Amino acid sequence: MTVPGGPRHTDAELAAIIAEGAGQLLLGVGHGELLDRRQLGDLGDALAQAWISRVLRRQRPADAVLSEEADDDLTRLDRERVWIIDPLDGTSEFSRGTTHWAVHVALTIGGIPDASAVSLPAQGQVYRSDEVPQVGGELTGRIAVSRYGHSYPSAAVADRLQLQAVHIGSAGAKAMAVVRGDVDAYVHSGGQYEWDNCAPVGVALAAGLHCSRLNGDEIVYNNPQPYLPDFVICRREIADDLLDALRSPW
Ligand SMILES: Nc1ncnc2c1ncn2[C@@H]1O[C@H](COP(=O)(O)O)[C@@H](OP(=O)(O)O)[C@H]1O
Ligand SMILES: [Mg+2]
Repeated sequence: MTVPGGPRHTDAELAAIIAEGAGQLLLGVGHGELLDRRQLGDLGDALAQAWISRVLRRQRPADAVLSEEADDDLTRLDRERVWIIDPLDGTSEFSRGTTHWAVHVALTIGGIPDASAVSLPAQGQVYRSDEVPQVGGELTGRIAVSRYGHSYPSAAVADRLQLQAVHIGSAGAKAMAVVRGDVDAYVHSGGQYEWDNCAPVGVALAAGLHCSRLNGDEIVYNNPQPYLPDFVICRREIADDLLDALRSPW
């Protein structure tokens, strides 16, 4: 609900509008295949970043922003409200003209994802924390993995829980496959940054999924070093078995 005299949009509405709008801009950058791959990626990152930062500065001037494509001046560490943004997740997929890329927009409050949105523009989809349905239905027996294959922990989980790998590019696209109920889990290790997983985790938590570090700890954002190397997003029904598989030597 909007407050009279206050901002025109709720935080969740704003997150969704930004994720969708940056997605439209990126679709425009790729339109007609007029640029080469390298130009597409570089320009997509830069234009989406420019638009998003301008919009946030105008719409939420008191909030801090951490973005993959902007300098980090660390003023965010003194703020309660910090937007964590990946203007184009899956840049290489975008450059290659696949549909596996995303825009991530999350507001964190005290380091915890609050209003969050992930758009998959080439698939015509926007997922937002204030509207996402609870994940339910049958388990699928599938796990989302990077285009480059399993990490060691992901392979161990797939082996122990007998999950079949589905290859998907972009962290946001993999996480939204769990949110849609197309796969049961996404297990990442070996490196990522807060912008790669913050909005996906915000939407996944709102959809009732289990999200944690691989050791089971809560995922906390807005750290001095925004490196967040491992996490799991999965159906609650398999969370205990999955974390158990990660604890055991393989
Ligand atoms: N080992 C690693 N170290 C750092 N970043 C990684 C990584 N593995 C994946 N990522 C990042 O996570 C995102 C999804 O990767 P993938 O499709 O392979 O799962 C990509 O983000 P960007 O496209 O925003 O750079 C990629 O750079
Ligand atoms: Mg990314």
